[in-house]
Amino acid sequence: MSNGNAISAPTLKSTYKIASIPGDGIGPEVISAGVEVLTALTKCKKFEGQFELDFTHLDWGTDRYLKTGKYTPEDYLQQLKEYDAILFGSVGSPSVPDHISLWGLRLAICQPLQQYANVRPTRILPGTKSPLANCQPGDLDWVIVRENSEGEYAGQGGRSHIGEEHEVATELSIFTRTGVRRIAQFAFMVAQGRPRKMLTYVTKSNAQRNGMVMWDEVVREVAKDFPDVTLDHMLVDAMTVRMVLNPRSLDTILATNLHADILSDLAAALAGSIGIAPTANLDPSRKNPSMFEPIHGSAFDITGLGVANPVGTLWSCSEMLHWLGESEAAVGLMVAVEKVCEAGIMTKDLGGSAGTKEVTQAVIEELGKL
Ligand SMILES: NC(=O)c1ccc[n+]([C@@H]2O[C@H](COP(=O)([O-])OP(=O)(O)OC[C@H]3O[C@@H](n4cnc5c(N)ncnc54)[C@H](O)[C@@H]3O)[C@@H](O)[C@H]2O)c1
Ligand SMILES: O=C(O)C[C@@H](O)C(=O)O
Ligand SMILES: [K+]
Ligand SMILES: [Mn+2]
Repeated sequence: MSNGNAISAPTLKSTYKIASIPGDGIGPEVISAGVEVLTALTKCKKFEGQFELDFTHLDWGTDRYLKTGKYTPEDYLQQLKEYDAILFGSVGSPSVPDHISLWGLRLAICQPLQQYANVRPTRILPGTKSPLANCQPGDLDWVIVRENSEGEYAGQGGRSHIGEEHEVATELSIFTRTGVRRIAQFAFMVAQGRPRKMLTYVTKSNAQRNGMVMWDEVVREVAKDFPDVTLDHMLVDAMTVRMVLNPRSLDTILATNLHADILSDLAAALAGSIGIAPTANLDPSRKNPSMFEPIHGSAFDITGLGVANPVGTLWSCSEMLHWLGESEAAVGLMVAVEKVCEAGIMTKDLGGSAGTKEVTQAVIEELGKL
């Protein structure tokens, strides 16, 4: 079997068009940090003149929904296809049910743009601490690959007899051979590109005896094309235990849409905070733009306080530069972020006392020193 869904190579450009969708809650706070830092990067001594980033701000979010009844304009997919990448904040507001907001914006972008690979790296940044005793930077260095198009997020199901005693509600998980094979191939390629070449795939094929059993079979079939990758399997409940008790034993992790959603929040917390972790929503074929966002949501409890950790967004910006093919700049951005963490300039969630703006300014200063 060939790798029919190989990852396409990037095309370098002098100017990349980026759609910025800050969205709701702390989204605008962290996305303005991201745009500021990326703009500073293109103007800093080390990277000046290499490439430009041309940002277009799109006001798609709950305010727009409350005014117009829609999170996006009618032609939003056509609009997005004009860009090289999308930088996203978060969607969700106390004034709209979460399933309306999530399906109205994030899923309305990821699913039709075929961003089937959700990639979530996590590691302990220098100067920060894991809540796990004796877990140092280097002991937890993972990439979670989340299936991003189907499974528990297929959107199939319904409710009948609403409000009646005999009301029935269904939520149908859909797993396709094509969907599992392409994400498995992607995950093996990610694992192959990392020094340890280890892949752990996660299912629940003891209790869920159809879709999850097909997952196990397809992953093992795909494994035959990647003999250099060491593969192992975990049931999702036991995986949470292994992540906590033996983080060093893991490297690249593949799981279904919902399982990986949960495991990746756990991973972020084990690495120190949900505020640091990035997400890349990739269309590996590059037929559509990919979307980059922090792993976290709108964080209503801290919105407007100026304390949101911008690191998850800055790391996502670095992942975006990698995807665009600007790897030197991507690495430079993470070097600057890590220097700032090492210097103890951190937000409260990481145990520091700096605000969003101070961290952002400190990263910009570090970029100037590269
Ligand atoms: N991709 C997305 O757009 C996305 C992701 C997750 C949740 N959501 C939505 O966000 C809303 C809130 O969801 P939730 O409360 O479950 O998750 P959340 O990630 O918004 O917040 C969980 C906790 O983490 C903290 N936190 C999150 N980001 C932080 C940061 N950058 N710095 C410091 N602390 C941070 C919050 O203050 C909160 O205490 C809901 O509407 C949900 O649907 C959207
Ligand atoms: O489950 C989702 O897709 C929403 C949010 O939790 C995320 O991880 O982006
Ligand atoms: K987000
Ligand atoms: Mn999530």
